[in-house]
Amino acid sequence: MASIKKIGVFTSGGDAPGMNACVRAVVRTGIYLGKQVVGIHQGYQGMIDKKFINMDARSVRNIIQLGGTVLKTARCAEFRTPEGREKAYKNLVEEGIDALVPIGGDGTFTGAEFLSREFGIPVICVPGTIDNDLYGSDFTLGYDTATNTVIEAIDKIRDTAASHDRLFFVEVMGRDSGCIALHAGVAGGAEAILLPEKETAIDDLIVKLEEGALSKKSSCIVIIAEGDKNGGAYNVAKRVKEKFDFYDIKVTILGHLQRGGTPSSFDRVLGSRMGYAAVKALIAGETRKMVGLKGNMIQLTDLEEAIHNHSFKLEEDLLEMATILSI
Ligand SMILES: Nc1ncnc2c1ncn2[C@@H]1O[C@H](COP(=O)(O)OP(=O)(O)OP(=O)(O)O)[C@@H](O)[C@H]1O
Ligand SMILES: O=P(O)(O)OC[C@H]1O[C@](O)(CO)[C@@H](O)[C@@H]1O
Ligand SMILES: [Mg+2]
Repeated sequence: MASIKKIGVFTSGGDAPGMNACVRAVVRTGIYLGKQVVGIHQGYQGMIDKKFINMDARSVRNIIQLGGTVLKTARCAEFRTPEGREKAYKNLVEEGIDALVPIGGDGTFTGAEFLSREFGIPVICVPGTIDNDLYGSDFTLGYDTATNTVIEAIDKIRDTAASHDRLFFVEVMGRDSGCIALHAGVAGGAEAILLPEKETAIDDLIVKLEEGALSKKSSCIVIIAEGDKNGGAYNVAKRVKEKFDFYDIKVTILGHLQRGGTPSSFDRVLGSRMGYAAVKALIAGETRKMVGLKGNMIQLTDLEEAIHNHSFKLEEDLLEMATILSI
């Protein structure tokens, strides 16, 4: 493989706190190791629209503490087509970009895997998504911050729920992943947690809530991941209301506030470590891999496995523990 001269870095899919720390690390590590670094604005859309910006060490000053992504992000339908990817690749060649660090989730990785397989460009991906849904990393960038944001909201809801003796259904993000719901549920002392990965019968939920009411609980909070098969917090609340009227019932959808905000110190360090490791891996000749954190060590995982291996993540024992601790 010819030696790499110019690395392209971009963020794609949903933004996640810590992406900026990672961009900073990619830019500065690349420059330190004698490479040119180009920021691609708006992910794959920017690749197609030629939104390339030459970066220097100062281009990434004062961004480590910022939420969102200074490179901006996008969901790009055109890149899903072979024609779109060819256009993107031609633009990369024209720009002299000969290696990529994509920062994003499973969709971003799928696009990077296609691009690399079709055109041979080396890619080392960084898992940047609040969903924590990639195999090969105990944590994805942004997950820690997002979970803490959710906890802050749950604590506030608990105050008002307890004051009014109310039952709240709180919907959190996670189209296919229940990681945020499970961890926020445990940390927030939720009475029940509904996840996409595990079906919960509404009748069982009602039994659990009745037990809580009988044991004189003054409030109940049920955390529901948006991808739960019962169809979201409003649906669950409606169905519970039909059979259970002990508490006054309210619904809160936390929505996109979960994606924003100042990255936690954990996400800043993680973003820095992953960006640094991604550049070093590219220069060492690696490709089609994801940088991940396993047991506090940085390791590489094949992209295909990172995307498709779903035998992971949700700790069943946590769910069992949460049920016991919420009696
Ligand atoms: N199958 C695919 N083929 C080619 N490109 C894809 C594919 N899937 C996704 N992409 C590209 O990657 C972009 C980001 O993917 P997606 O919207 O699924 O977000 P993500 O990276 O999974 O992040 P998150 O789930 O955290 O929002 C898409 O908009 C598209 O441009
Ligand atoms: O509104 P958007 O940008 O499509 O994002 C929503 C999705 O992105 C994620 O937050 C991940 O970033 C999912 O959990 C959620 O379903
Ligand atoms: Mg995704």
